[in-house]
Amino acid sequence: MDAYDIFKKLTKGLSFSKSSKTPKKENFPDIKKEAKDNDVVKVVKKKEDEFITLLNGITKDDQENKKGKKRKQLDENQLDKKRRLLEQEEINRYRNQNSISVVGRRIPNPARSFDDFSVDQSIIKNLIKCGYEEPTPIQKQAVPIMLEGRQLLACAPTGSGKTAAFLVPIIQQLKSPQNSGFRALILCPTRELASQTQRECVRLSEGKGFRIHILSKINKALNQYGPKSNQKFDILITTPNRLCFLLKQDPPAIQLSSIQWLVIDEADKLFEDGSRSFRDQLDQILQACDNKDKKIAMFSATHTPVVAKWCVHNMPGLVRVTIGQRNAATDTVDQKLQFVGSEHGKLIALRDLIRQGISPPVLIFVQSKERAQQLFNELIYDGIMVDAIHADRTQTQRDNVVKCFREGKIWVLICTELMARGIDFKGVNLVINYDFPPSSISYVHRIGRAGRAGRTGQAVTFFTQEDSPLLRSIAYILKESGCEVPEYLLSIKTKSKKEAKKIAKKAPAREDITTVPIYDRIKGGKKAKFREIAKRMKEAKNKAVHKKKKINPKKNVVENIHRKQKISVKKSDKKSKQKN
Ligand SMILES: Nc1ncnc2c1ncn2[C@@H]1O[C@H](COP(=O)(O)OP(=O)(O)OP(=O)(O)O)[C@@H](O)[C@H]1O
Repeated sequence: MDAYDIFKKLTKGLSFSKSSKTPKKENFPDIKKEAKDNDVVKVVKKKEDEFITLLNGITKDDQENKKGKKRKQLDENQLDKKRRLLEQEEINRYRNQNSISVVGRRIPNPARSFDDFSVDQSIIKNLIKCGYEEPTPIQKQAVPIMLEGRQLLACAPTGSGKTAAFLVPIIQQLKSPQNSGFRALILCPTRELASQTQRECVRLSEGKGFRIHILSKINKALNQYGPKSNQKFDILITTPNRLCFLLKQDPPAIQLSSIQWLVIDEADKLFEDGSRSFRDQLDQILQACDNKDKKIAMFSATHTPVVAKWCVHNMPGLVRVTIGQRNAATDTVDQKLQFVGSEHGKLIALRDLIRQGISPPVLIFVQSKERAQQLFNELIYDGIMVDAIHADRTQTQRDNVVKCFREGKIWVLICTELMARGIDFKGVNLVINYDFPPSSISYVHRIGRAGRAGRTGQAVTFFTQEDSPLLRSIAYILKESGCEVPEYLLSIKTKSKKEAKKIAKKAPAREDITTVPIYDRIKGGKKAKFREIAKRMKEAKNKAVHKKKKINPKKNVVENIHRKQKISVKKSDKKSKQKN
């Protein structure tokens, strides 16, 4: 059937006016010849396999050809879809194998080796020179994401190589040195961590010639980075405090308008509430980084909802990456909780542990700088190569202690929360929590100083009755890491969030760490000493009575007076009964 026949069929029974001539067969074009592949065809199905072509006159044969092509294309599309699904499945499987979970749109695939990183060969050479054989899970996923210029919130266990995960893409993207001021800013909570990150940055960018600065001497910094300086800097690594000091000068003593990448390491620490909070400084820094195209990346081993909420609201196109379980302790550390009875029991337990044999280097965490000094004064006479690091020591002293510990000149380092985050001492075998950590997050970071980069380690945490409010949450961390925990620790009544926050903010009052008898510790003559001892005994007695009767000395004065009166009435009753 050709086009003329079709026309005849369609116009059957119709009469045409005079002006309109009945078309003749020869007037119809030879559509078999003229039909092109891409002609528009409207098809009406007549029988099972017979079609009538209405426009541009395409024959059934052509139609079948087209149908074949279409089917082929459909098949190809389906194959393509299947292929993509399989690829995605494979990527998901690979992510699962590496405990990588991701949230976000169009997330770049994880790299499988350093060669998969789209970075310069010189960077890969530097990674290999550092002794790294393959990327760690966080590096596999975070590097491709940052290389695509996506903003990132990353959470990965302690010692899992987060530093290189953010340094590699930054080094790649800055390409070469420029004289336009700092283009990347890395914020760390402590100066020790900033120096460590600077060292890693220097190692990984070897051959690039970047000017990597750390804010150390503030007076020097005031003149070095101002608007009149030559702006020959590339990467700045610092604590927020020092940077804000420069920003507060009039005019600001540092320019951050060229910043392309802002990395916040230990993000949850910098977002913490409280007197030592960095939140205000962070806001000030973010304001100074006024380049519209700047990207932000946040890294930490622990995750808090405050950070996540901030990221969702302030970082468009955000990708979230978590390695393993959130807020879990690294599984390479064998953890133990040890009941020591009393403050004095801690010292006995520590000496016992040392007597049984420990393999240095060892870190001991205490809750305050005073206690760090007290414990140091005790251990120094035990013939141990020991030192202490805390905020009361000068910067030079702190740098020296860290250097000596790294070089193996100090075997046991007593420290405060200052060293809990980020510090990477190679081969720390044992972490002792002499004082119970103020929160489960602090616990995860403290014990994470051991068992880094796939090595194994141990952590022992002493506890007394006073530490019971946080015991359960930490016992659960141990359980989840597969460590043995006595059942009774898991069944302790939980504290409310409010109470837990209160504990985290204010460490419990503890007896001094000392074996010196109280009499010898008090300065002054005999009388002064006895007076002081009597005072302390009275205080201790009062404390015991308050505990027994659950009297809160500050809360309700009137109620307390009534209770005290009741107690004294009972006492006088007893006395009179005894007399009778
Ligand atoms: N791909 C790798 N292969 C082997 N070791 C690595 C690799 N990447 C980093 N490391 C090493 O792992 C150790 C821990 O790295 P890093 O300090 O970056 O950990 P982190 O995840 O930042 O830990 P934290 O949460 O405690 O700050 C370092 O000694 C580092 O040199």
